[in-house]
Amino acid sequence: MPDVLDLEDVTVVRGDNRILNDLTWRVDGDQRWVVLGPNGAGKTTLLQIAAAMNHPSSGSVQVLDGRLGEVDLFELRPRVGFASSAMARRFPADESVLDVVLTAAYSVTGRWNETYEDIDLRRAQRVLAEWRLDHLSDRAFGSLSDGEQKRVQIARSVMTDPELLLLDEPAASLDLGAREELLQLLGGYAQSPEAPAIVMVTHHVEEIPIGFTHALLLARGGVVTSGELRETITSENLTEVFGLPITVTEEDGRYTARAA
Ligand SMILES: Nc1ncnc2c1ncn2[C@@H]1O[C@H](COP(=O)(O)OP(=O)(O)OP(=O)(O)O)[C@@H](O)[C@H]1O
Repeated sequence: MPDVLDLEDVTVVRGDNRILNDLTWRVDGDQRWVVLGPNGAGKTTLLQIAAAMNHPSSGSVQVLDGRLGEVDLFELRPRVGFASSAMARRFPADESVLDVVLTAAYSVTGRWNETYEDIDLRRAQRVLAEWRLDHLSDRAFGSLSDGEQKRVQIARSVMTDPELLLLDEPAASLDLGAREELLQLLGGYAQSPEAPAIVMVTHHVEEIPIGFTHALLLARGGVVTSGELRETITSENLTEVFGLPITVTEEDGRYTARAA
């Protein structure tokens, strides 16, 4: 499988802040990555670079077949699915769930006077059904529960059949039931051979869905370690990343962690 993401010596400096520092990372088309690290480690910044929403201060970034700085961003961006709560705040609260998903076809976050094709509508209806949202398609986005809103964000991000899917903390703030429902859906999606490469940022190993294959552990803007999930999500590595003794356990592909 060819690379879908290739970052070499990427540094991001904002003001006096060196947010990412000489970061090198490759993602292949058949991999599903989790990016884990403490608050302020640079996870969101990394995801924004991968989404071509931000440029590095130095280093080279290849997203799909385009190098940032050379590629036409308006052609590249619809090929990359992206979901985050910051993006969800841009959806008008009174927009219908169907329209929130449909507008992904034009990479806009509010319906105006774009013309949608029948194929867009059918796709939106298909992804709403796949993410168990079809019964909510006429509801206003702002009236949904947190768990429902998170599923709409993901449905929207896969609406264009992206070749790379980037999810920033998709399970944050969910109750146990909503989290498990989302992880079940995400796990099913991640295990499907048709799914794109996925990169998911999270704070908690409990939120790693089954089917994810690799992990990148980030601290202070640098890679602490990265590789196959089982070899990377270990007590030793998480102890180093979070700076306190942590015990990790794994059962049937799901992880838990606590202070040792
Ligand atoms: N535009 C900016 N100017 C200055 N500093 C910034 C800017 N954007 C982010 N930062 C800083 O860079 C660091 C990394 O931010 P980022 O949001 O990428 O981290 P994160 O790992 O996603 O954090 P969290 O887990 O808390 O969401 C933080 O200390 C943040 O304050």
